[in-house]
Amino acid sequence: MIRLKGVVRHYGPNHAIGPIDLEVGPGESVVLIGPNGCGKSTMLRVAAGLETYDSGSVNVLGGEPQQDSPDFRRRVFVLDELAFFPDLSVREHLELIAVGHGLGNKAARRVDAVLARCRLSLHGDLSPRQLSKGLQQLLLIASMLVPPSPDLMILDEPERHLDEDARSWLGEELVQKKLEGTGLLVATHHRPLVEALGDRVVDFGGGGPVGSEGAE
Ligand SMILES: Nc1ncnc2c1ncn2[C@@H]1O[C@H](COP(=O)(O)OP(=O)(O)OP(=O)(O)O)[C@@H](O)[C@H]1O
Repeated sequence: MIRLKGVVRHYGPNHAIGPIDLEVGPGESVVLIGPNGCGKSTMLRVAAGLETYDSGSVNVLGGEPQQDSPDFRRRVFVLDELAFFPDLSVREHLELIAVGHGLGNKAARRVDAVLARCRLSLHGDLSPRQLSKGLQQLLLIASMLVPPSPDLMILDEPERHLDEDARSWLGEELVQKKLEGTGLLVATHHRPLVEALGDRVVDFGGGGPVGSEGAE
């Protein structure tokens, strides 16, 4: 699903990542760990097609990642920063996603179920900007859970701002996605999530994995 070979990214004169080789298959997870600034987010953004790279090759679902392709965006869920429409409520955002993924008249029921699972039922009528940071993160996770399972999920610190209960629930949700065949590429600082997910753990500490997938 994802195959990176010899990928290198610089910002101006500064080396950010690589060279990196990495593969994620269906139902597999690869977890990126390492200290702040070691290149995890850059790696994810390159794999998602949100960032260019200087050398090497990036193949996602059979070709270069294509953020301008609706089909690619439907098949590859990318969890990054929250972006929202100021005039739409939490519920309306999720309904938009549900309808966009073809759920039609099942959209409202699906959104209700996900709001409940993400502990957002009492916040459905608020604007996302009125949510706490943790609840905003739960809205991002809700937007991941509303559509049918994608082929691939690329998640940058999905545990960010969540309390312990929500983190542990998130781990269970992600394991479930794997069981449904979704490939996961995840950067995290949360050790229990590494343990819950870690088919393969790539440690970016010390400059990142050079030409390998790092330690198991
Ligand atoms: N847009 C940018 N312009 C210049 N340098 C950048 C840019 N984005 C990231 N960098 C640099 O690239 C390096 C890797 O950053 P990156 O955000 O990938 O790290 P990270 O491992 O995700 O860190 P964290 O754990 O803090 O999220 C850092 O030195 C960072 O300052």
